[in-house]
This record gives sequence, structure tokens and C-alpha cells, in this order.
Amino acid sequence: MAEQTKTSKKSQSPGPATTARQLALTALKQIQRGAFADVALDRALKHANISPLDRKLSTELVYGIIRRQRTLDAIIDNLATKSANQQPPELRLILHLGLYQLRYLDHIPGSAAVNTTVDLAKQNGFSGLSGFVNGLLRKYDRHPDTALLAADDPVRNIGIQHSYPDWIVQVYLEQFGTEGTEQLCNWLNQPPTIDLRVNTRKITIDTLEAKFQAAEIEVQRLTQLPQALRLIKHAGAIHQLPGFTDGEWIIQDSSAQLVSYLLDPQPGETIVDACAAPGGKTLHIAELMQDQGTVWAIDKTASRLKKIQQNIDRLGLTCIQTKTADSRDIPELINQCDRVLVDAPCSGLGTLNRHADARWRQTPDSVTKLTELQTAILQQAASWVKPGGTIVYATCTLHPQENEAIIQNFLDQNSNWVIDRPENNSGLAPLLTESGWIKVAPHQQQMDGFFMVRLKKA
Ligand SMILES: C[S@@+](CC[C@H](N)C(=O)[O-])C[C@H]1O[C@@H](n2cnc3c(N)ncnc32)[C@H](O)[C@@H]1O
Repeated sequence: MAEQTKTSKKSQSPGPATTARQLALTALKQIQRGAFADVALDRALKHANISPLDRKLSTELVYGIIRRQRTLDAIIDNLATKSANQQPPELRLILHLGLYQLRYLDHIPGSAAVNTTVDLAKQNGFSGLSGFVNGLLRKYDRHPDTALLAADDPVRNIGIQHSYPDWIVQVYLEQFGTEGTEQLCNWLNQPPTIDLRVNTRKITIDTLEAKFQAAEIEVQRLTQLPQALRLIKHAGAIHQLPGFTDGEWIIQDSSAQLVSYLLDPQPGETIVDACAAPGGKTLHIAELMQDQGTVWAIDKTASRLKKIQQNIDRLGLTCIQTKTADSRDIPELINQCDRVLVDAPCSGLGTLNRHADARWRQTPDSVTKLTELQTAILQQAASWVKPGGTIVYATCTLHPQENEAIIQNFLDQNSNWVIDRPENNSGLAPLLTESGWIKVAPHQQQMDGFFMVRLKKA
């Protein structure tokens, strides 16, 4: 079933000034030439003299259009004589800007969406085509429900309706069926949730919750997660919320919090986080160890690793050591660790809501390359574990090649390792599959998509 198109016009105000659309167009042009969406948007916003409201609209337009580009192109294909990829590239973006507002933004009246887009066309060298822009957008606005045709092929149809490449739809379909895939695609098209992890070394969850309530910040508890609060409503920047500067909490999605519980770190142990940056799980592990023992935070990318240090200081932890290195090759750690976490680099198919352009950047080939890296890191990291010790392998993807297949292959080649299921009475039990791993499906559990499994060395 197709996603609902915009039906209500909640406000009849003319909407924010054209500068928000022009700024969005500037960023979109850079993305079209290969820039990352967040980098292009930051660059465009950096020197812009626009109101916070316009800033918000530009951000919504850029991320929304990048996400929905396949759907928007399919509408152009249907409504124009020339297909989307036959249009001049910049005009195609201008059409995306108009169609996106009409289809997905309830707070912008249709007339404002059309008129500002026509103006944008004129201001950007397409005066001669402004009548075409006007006609196409008005045609859409008259019959939004028939502007997007259904495709005969079910994979292609979901791909067009929800704006995903066919290969990702196929990966989801094989695991979740048609209805589940549509729910998942919908979830990953929504703005991401914001979860906090309470630093229980500094404050209890009850006290922090009360502090937020007093400041009229709405939060929600999450089952199975004793340290998690989901931000529902707040005003202003996140780092200005109560308790941030004092290190009473950190931003971390709830499914990422599950990973450290599965690792089950104990005070006094030696633990390595093999792919640690920017460090959310390293910090959680140190907290669970009551800051006693050693956590090695290793990552290949020094700039990403630097971010851990700021949080180590803010959260007041002392047992973490950082090291820039390639975890495929650190022989000096062999048999040194009680536990190891491999939170592997992955295709991120469980967190596409957090990275608007990721669905277009990943390909089946990039996934194959990632599986080679994941296999090599896991194999090396396993050698660091002492006999009787454990390793947790985790990813934020929902691709079986990067998850189940990696583990099956590892177990086939390493007969001294077995899956170590968490206790039945642990908070993780409800999420366990029969195979012994945890697979979080965002549309079912309302948190980031994740895969995690604990293995034990004989
Ligand atoms: C999924 S992220 C880790 C997120 C982190 N665990 C957290 O909770 O904040 C994967 C990380 O693996 C790192 N990485 C990629 N290849 C690596 C390698 N060969 N050795 C060590 N780290 C690597 C990347 O730089 C990236 O920071």
C-alpha cells in the first residue's frame, strides 16, 4: 500500500521566505555532484543569514528530497513528457523541491509551494521553463493520488512508493514479507528518534526524569532498557538540556544500549572495543564496569576517536584508553582480553533514517567489500580473547550477509567458539531469536535496526 499523501492544509500562512528553498537548492546541487548530504547542508547553512525557522525548513527539504528522490522522479516521469533523468539536472532538483512540499509538507499551503518553486526556477536561469514548472506542480496538486503510478513488479513498486533501491527492498522482503517491508520502509523514512542513556554513576533515571519534567521536557521510558529515556518534546539545542554539561546523560539509541548489556562487562576486567569511535558503547561499557578495570577503545580513524575523549571527560570516566590502529592487525593483544566488542563497520540498512543519502551510496558490491572487512576484524579480535572469554559481534544493518552469514562462517571455521545465549531471566531474553542472536527490527521494536550476538571461546 502506498504511503499516504498530504491531505490536510493545517495552516494558510504563506510559509517561510524563498531563501530557505534557495539554500536547499544550493546544498542539493552539491549533493548531486557527489557531496555527502550532511556536509553539503552544513556548508550551505554555515554562512547563511536566515531565521531558525528557515534553517529548519532548508534542513527538512534537503534530507527529505534526498530520501524521497526515487518517488519524486517517478512522479515527474508520469506527469512530464520528458522523464526525470532527461530534465536539466538543476531543473530536476527544482521540481523535486516543489513536489516534495506538495506531497510531504502539511504546513506549507499548495499555492505557496507552487509559487515559490516557480520563482526559484526564474531566479536560477529557467525563466523560459517556469510555465512548465507551474503546469506540472498544479497538475500534481489537482490529482495527488493518481500522480504516482503503481509498478507491476512488487519489488519495484515498493521501491518507487517508498523511495528505496530495489536491491534493499529485496533484502528486506526476504526477511519481513511485504507488509513488514512496507512498515520498515515507512519507519526509516521518518525523522529518527532521539534516545538518551542516563549516566547512572552520576544520577538515577528517576531523578533525571524528574529534572526533565520540571523543565517541561517530555521523555518516555523504554522497556528492557534501565538507562534509556526517549526525548519526545523539547525546545532548544540538545546540549543545552539539563544535565548535559554535568555528564548526567549521553545521546545513544536504545538498541545500541542493548549491545553493552549483551557484552555484560564486569568490574576489573580487560575489555577491547575493536571499532570504538565515536565511542557510545565504550563509555557504556566503562560505566557498567563501575569504571574499574581497563577498556581499550581502538579505531582506525583518529579524527573519529578524538570524539570519545570529550565524552570521557564529560562523563567523568577514568578506565578508558584510546588507540588508533587497524583491528585486523594487533597481534600484541592475543589472549589478553576477558571480553571484546566488535561493533563492525556496516552498510547501515537498519539506520537509514539517520543518514538520508546512505540508501543511494551503498550497493551490493559495497556490501561484499564490507563483509570481507567484517570477517577479518572478527577473526583477529577473536584471537585477543582469553580461553573462556567472550566476544560480541554487532552491526546496525539488517543485511544477512553482514550478520547471520558472518557468524555462521566464523563458527564453521573456529570450532572452539560457540554462541553464548544470554540468561533467560535477562532483559535481553524477549529479543532473542531461536538461533541465539538478537535482531532488532525497527518497525517492530521502535528503535534502530541492529544485529548482535555473543560468542564464547572454549
Ligand atoms: C559502527 S562504527 C562504531 C560505532 C561505535 N562502536 C559507537 O558505539 O560509537 C564502526 C567503526 O569502525 C571503524 N573501523 C573501520 N574499519 C576499521 C578497522 N579495520 N580497524 C578499526 N576500526 C575500524 C570506523 O572508523 C568506525 O568508527
